[in-house]
Amino acid sequence: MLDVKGLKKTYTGDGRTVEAVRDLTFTVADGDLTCLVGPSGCGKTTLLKCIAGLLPPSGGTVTVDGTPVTGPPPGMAVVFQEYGRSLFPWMRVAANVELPLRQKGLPRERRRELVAESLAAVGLADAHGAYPWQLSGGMQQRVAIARAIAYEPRVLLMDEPFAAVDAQTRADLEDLIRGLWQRLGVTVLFVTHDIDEAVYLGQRVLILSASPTVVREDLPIDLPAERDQLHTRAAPRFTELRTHVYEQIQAAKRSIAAS
Ligand SMILES: Nc1ncnc2c1ncn2[C@@H]1O[C@H](COP(=O)(O)OP(=O)(O)OP(=O)(O)O)[C@@H](O)[C@H]1O
Repeated sequence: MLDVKGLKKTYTGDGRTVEAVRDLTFTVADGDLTCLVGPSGCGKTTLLKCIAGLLPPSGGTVTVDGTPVTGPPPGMAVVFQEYGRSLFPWMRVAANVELPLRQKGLPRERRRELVAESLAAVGLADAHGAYPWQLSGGMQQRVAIARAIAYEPRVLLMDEPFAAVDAQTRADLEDLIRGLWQRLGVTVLFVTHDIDEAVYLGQRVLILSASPTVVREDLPIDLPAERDQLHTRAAPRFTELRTHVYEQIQAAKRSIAAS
């Protein structure tokens, strides 16, 4: 579904050149949930922006469902970390969720159905008439997720979507994403700083090197498909996997310190 080949991104300007992504190659199969982790500043956001067609790569290609990405691909939705900036404060919740459906040209009745279904799926059926600023941070992030799933994307990119919410809400949102993914069969690429979150959520974790970035390891997560916050996180295999990812990231950081 998602094919990244030899992707490079170098930022230039103001007399400064930053080689953010050196050579990234990986694929994500249709319906997979893949998490991406790496040291801070290793180019995770740069990579997602290139996949989402929001930033032109300096080299290499991104293909979504066989079509090369040259601008935002039609079947893709993105959820960013900063929910406060991703919702329009002057629009009620339902209008925020409906906006991309209008741009997609869907008829009014279908738009209404999708808005109602997606708000119910994130547990916010009663919030359609509220303004985003009347909701808590976790609820606003749920609205952003509802907007993404209402669009019925084939690919969902998430860039540290839970970084700004409290630990309890974060655990609820993680379970929400796994539940939606299992139900909707959407392909998910999920970027996170949080090693435990990556192992808990993913079927697979891609560990990136420090910038200039390459894939350091492609790790299958062989935990059972049914996961829950208490038992999965207490399982010995979970601890082994998180320790392994942690060691890889520490090694990636040491390799920058040594270079
Ligand atoms: N617009 C830009 N112009 C110049 N350099 C940039 C720009 N955006 C990012 N960079 C540089 O590219 C590198 C990768 O940044 P990026 O934000 O993609 O990393 P990240 O892994 O998402 O970071 P973090 O984990 O801290 O969120 C960094 O060195 C950053 O300074």
